[in-house]
Amino acid sequence: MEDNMESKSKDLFIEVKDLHVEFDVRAGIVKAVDGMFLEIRRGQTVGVIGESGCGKSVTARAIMNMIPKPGKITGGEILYHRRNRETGEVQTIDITKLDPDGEIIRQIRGGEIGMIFQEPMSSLTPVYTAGQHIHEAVSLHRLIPVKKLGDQMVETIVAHRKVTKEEAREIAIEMLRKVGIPKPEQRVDSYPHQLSGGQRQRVMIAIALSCQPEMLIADEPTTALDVSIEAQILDVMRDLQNTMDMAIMFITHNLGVVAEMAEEIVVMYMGKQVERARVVDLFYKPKHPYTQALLRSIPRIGKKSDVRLATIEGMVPDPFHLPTGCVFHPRCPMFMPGKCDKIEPSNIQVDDHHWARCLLYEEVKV
Ligand SMILES: Nc1ncnc2c1ncn2[C@@H]1O[C@H](COP(=O)(O)OP(=O)(O)OP(=O)(O)O)[C@@H](O)[C@H]1O
Repeated sequence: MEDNMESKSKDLFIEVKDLHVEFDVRAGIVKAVDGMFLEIRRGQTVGVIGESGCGKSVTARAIMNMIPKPGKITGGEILYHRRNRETGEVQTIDITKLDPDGEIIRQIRGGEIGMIFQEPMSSLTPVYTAGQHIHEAVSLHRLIPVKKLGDQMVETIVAHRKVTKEEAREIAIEMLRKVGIPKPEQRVDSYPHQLSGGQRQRVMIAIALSCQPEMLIADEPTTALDVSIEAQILDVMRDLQNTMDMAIMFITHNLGVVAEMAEEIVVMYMGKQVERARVVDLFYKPKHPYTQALLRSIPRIGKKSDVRLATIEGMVPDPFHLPTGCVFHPRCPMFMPGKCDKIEPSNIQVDDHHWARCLLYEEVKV
């Protein structure tokens, strides 16, 4: 794993800095992302794990500047170090400042930053409006029901790569084959409803990858697929990563997959990064009591490909009444009264390339 890290370029690609995203719902304000930090470098895979509802998907969508209403980014920065493909020059853009419907973010989505979400059914949502280019709808992870797959794929590929329509069709067929669609030369001319949900999911993966994005956001991309197809798709991602130096943000509940794919893992809890470390350090020397609890019931990481996150004791706090101090303190086996319920921990470097947000590692005056 470390050798891999050495051989790749280490240029920063995305830096999420103190990101805040809120949903203003009838019952109050949900702080879905509450001071999140995340760094992803070119060629690197960062795994993001944490219980359901901790803000993984919302962070991913913020990077695409695609927060659904009634949500909005209320603070922080998402710095995208955009490299000009011709000149190699790097320009830094704060994605949070871009118009979500503007030209720049539309170029970035799909072409420079691709994404795959685990929502096979949403791929048929007819949100496509006349006047919107097919590739924009497809880049937003929606297939258009009334258009042949091949046409949708070709338009999307041509919009993001310098190839002819004929070449794009070849790329589409080849990528459909790689993600395990049988008879891709024929399937390319079918309509989305003629495919199963799992096949549509694979088509979305094929589209995202055939645009050769510089970063791929994969949000539980293979959960609904069977294990052999999953392995095949993970191989395609790794191949592209090696040839294109693609960065990957890999969100998953499957620790076997994350151990296999990622070099570094970020653990989220209640909208924050609570621990960040290299995979081996995180699995064998977890520092945060939350990570320790998550991993406790897992016998051996990396042995089985379907090792899921454990459920841990206690309830995730009510988002409208967050605990004071460390948000994990009501569930924490290491709870220090008078300290953890009063003081909010900072992100502390606890070891070489290892950070934890926990008062066990912080000298604070009570
Ligand atoms: N459209 C929305 N409206 C209101 N609240 C939302 C919306 N989308 C997300 N949230 C809230 O934001 C928080 C973070 O959700 P998010 O989907 O990022 O979690 P997650 O870690 O990706 O969970 P999972 O592992 O289940 O996908 C949750 O409390 C969720 O209820």
